[in-house]
Amino acid sequence: MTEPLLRVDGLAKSFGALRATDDLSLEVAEGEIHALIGPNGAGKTTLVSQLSGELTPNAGRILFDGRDITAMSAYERPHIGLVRSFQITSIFPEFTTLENVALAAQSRTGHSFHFFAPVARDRTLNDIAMTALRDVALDDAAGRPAHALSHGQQRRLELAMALVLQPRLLLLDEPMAGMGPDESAFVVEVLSKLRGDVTMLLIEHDMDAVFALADRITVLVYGRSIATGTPADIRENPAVREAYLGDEEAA
Ligand SMILES: Nc1ncnc2c1ncn2[C@@H]1O[C@H](COP(=O)(O)OP(=O)(O)OP(=O)(O)O)[C@@H](O)[C@H]1O
Repeated sequence: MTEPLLRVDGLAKSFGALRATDDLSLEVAEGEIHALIGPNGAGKTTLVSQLSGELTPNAGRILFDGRDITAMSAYERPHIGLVRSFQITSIFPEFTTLENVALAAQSRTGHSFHFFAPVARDRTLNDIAMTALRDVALDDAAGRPAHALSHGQQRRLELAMALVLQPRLLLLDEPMAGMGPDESAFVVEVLSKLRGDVTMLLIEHDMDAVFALADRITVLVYGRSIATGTPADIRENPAVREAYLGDEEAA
């Protein structure tokens, strides 16, 4: 059997008496879109923060491509291909869309970070940045300042900024949050086109998006995984329906 790209083994994280991650094990195979769903407070973001290295687990292991990275710093993880997207604060509002992506690409290629003007003139960086902008269908807005983009466009810009880091596993924390149905459907389309090229772990409350995108779904409740399976398996799973989906449908 091939080793999964990500293996989480017996992970635990408590905040005081609260077990936000409770003996959690999970595998993400190379190439798949794996969604993480569960009620509010189930521990989805807490898990992703441990994967990105922003939180340190109390117990358990995180293996990435077979390597134990549990103790690796958050700074190092993007360099091995573990990238978290959607940190809106990382955008420079006065810079153009293209410059923002080129700066993100610069951090990967190790170019010097002295002045911004040369970034815009650097063909390699620009080419890399334009490719990513095309991937998120934002190439038309390349020359516009980031602050002039709509909320949905800014979220796609962040996705482009994550893509230029050439993630092997992209951690997506609610990429559709705050979007209307049209923009949300558009992001589903953008992410679908990346399927196979980028492995994704996706947290999302928009169930239409989850069921359209996910190859497999893991359901968290009180920090524990209660089920993992294909969308069809999850839809039919009685424990899941009771804990989560049933509530949604009733709402
Ligand atoms: N830094 C923290 N300190 C104390 N408690 C925390 C902290 N971060 C999260 N929690 C608690 O841990 C539990 C899991 O939170 P988390 O944000 O991971 O859930 P979630 O599944 O992402 O929720 P949502 O769907 O609402 O975003 C919650 O009860 C939350 O209040």
